[in-house]
Amino acid sequence: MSAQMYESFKVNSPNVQYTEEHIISNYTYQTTKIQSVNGELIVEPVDQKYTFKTERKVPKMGVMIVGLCGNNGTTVVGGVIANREGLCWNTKQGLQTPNYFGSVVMSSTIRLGMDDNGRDAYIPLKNLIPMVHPNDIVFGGWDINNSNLAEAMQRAQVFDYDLQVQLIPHMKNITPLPSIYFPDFIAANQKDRANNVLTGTKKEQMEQIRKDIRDFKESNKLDKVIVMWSANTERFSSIVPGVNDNIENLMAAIERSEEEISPSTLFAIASILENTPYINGSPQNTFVPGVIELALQRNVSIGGDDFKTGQTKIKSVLTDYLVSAGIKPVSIVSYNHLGNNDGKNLSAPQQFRSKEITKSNVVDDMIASNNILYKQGEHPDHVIVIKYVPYVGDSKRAMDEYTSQIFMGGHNTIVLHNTCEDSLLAAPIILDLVILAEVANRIQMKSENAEAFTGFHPVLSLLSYLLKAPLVPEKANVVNALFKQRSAIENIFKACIGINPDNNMLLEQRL
Ligand SMILES: NC(=O)c1ccc[n+]([C@@H]2O[C@H](COP(=O)([O-])OP(=O)(O)OC[C@H]3O[C@@H](n4cnc5c(N)ncnc54)[C@H](O)[C@@H]3O)[C@@H](O)[C@H]2O)c1
Ligand SMILES: O=P([O-])([O-])O[C@@H]1[C@@H](O)[C@H](O)[C@@H](O)[C@H](O)[C@@H]1O
Repeated sequence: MSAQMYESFKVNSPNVQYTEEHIISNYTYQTTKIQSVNGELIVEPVDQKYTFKTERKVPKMGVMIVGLCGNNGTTVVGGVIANREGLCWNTKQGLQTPNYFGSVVMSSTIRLGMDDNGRDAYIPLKNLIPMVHPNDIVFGGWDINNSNLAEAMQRAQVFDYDLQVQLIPHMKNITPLPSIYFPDFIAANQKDRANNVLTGTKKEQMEQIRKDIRDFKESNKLDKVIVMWSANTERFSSIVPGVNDNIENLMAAIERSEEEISPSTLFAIASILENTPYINGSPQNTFVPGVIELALQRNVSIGGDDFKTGQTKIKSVLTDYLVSAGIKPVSIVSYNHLGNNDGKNLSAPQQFRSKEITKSNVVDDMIASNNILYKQGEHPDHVIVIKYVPYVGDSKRAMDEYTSQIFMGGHNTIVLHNTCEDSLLAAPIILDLVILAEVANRIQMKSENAEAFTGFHPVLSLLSYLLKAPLVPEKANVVNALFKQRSAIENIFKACIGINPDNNMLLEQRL
C-alpha cells in the first residue's frame, strides 16, 4: 500500500512556532532568477527568506450572495444546510448522505511526505491550516426576484425531491434583500423575474447595499463578511475615460448615475467601501479600472472572474496535458446546451459574448508557453457554442472536440461528452472561493529585508484555481493550468507551516 491517510499532524521544525494567536514559519522560498546578458540566458537559483504569520483564530463568517435565489445560490445554501443538519434522503439508488464533494478544500487531500515504510502520508487539505468550516457560514444576500429560498430551491430543480422536501422548512424563511437592477445589463428575458428591486439614484442604491452589508454583519454578530456575485451574467461595460477609468471619475460618475455603471460594479464598490472582500463568479468585467484602484487604495481583496466548474475546468487540464506532452492542439470546439435560467440569460448575444470571452481565454497561457509547437501569435482554432434548451434544466450537456497534430503529420482527435449538473458543480466552488479568500486574509508575510508584514495583494490571484478568467495583479502572469493553480494553494499553505513543496522527485526511492 503506497498511501497512508492521516487526519492531523504536528510539524517538528526549529523554523515553525505555534503561539496562542499565530503560526509563525521562517521559510526559504526557492525560486530561479532569469536574466539575458549579452544575448545569453543566465539562470540563477535564488533562496529568499520569508516569515509567514497566520492567524489561528477562525472567524464567524457570513457570505452575502448577489443572486441568492438563483440555481447556484439556492444550491450552495441548501447544500450547507443539508450537511449541517445531517439531512439524508432517499433516491432510486438508496439512501444518500450529504457531502462536500467537488470542494478542493473539503474533499481533497495533499501529500505531506513519506513515512519510514516508504508510504506517502496524506491529510485533508482543510487540515493544513485553520480554515472556516462551510457548516458554520451564515448566508444572506440579494436578488431581483422576491421568492423565498425554499420556493427558489424548488424552482431550480437541482436537488432530489426527498431532499427538497426536507430543506423547505429550513429555507422558507430566508428571503433576498431587494437588489440593484438595470435592465440593459442582463438579457431582456430576465424582466419577468425583477419584482424585488431598489429604486433611487445609483449612489442611493449603492449606499443601500453598504447598509445591507453593515446590518447583516451586525445582526448576525459576524467577524467577517464576504460578498459573492452569483447573479446573472452582465454584458461587458465599456471602459470610458472620465467615467470608470479611475476611482475619482468612477465615484463622480456614480453621483451622476452614469448609464455605463453596472449593478455588479456598484456591488463591488459598496463591498470595498465596507472593507468586505468581493468575488465575481460571473464573466462580466465588473472590475473596471476604477474598482481595482479602489481595492488597492483600501487594501480590500477582490477576486474573479467566472466560476470554473465543468467544461472549462477539463479544458484547463486537457490543454495543459497536450501542450506539455509536446502535442499540438490545432482545433478546440466546445459546445454545450443547458436549460436553466443562466442558459436563458446567456441566450442573449451580449451576455453570451461575456461568457464566450472567459471560456476562450483559458488556454492562452498554455499555448504561449511552447514555441516549438506554436509560432509567435499562433493559436488553435477555438470555438464556443452555448445553446438554451429548457428541457435539460441545470443538467448542462457539454460536448468537446480536441484535434491535435502529432508525430509525422498524424492527428489525434479527442471527443468528450460531459453532463455537468452545473449548480452541483458550482456550489462547492463558491464555498472554496469564500473559504480561501477568508484564510488568505489571515496570512501575512515578510521578506528578511522588509520592515513590516504585509498581506497578499488585494487582487487575490490565489483564487485562480476556481475561476475561468483569473484576475491577477497588474504585470502578474495569468496561470490557467489547473494543477499549477492547485499547487500554488497547497504550497503557500505548506509554507505557512514550514513544509517544503512536493517536488515529486522521490529521490528516496530512485537512488
Ligand atoms: N456551473 C455554473 O452554474 C456556473 C459556472 C460559472 C459561472 N456561472 C455563473 O453564475 C451565475 C449564476 O448562475 P445560476 O445558474 O445560479 O443562474 P440563475 O439565473 O439561476 O441565478 C441568477 C440569479 O441572479 C438574479 N439576479 C439577476 N440580476 C441580479 C441583480 N442585479 N442583483 C441580484 N440578483 C440578480 C436572478 O434573479 C437569479 O435568481 C451566472 O452568471 C452564471 O453564468 C455559473
Ligand atoms: O462548465 P464551465 O465551462 O466551467 O462553465 C459553464 C459553461 O459551460 C456554461 O455554458 C455556462 O452556462 C455556465 O454558466 C458555466 O459558465
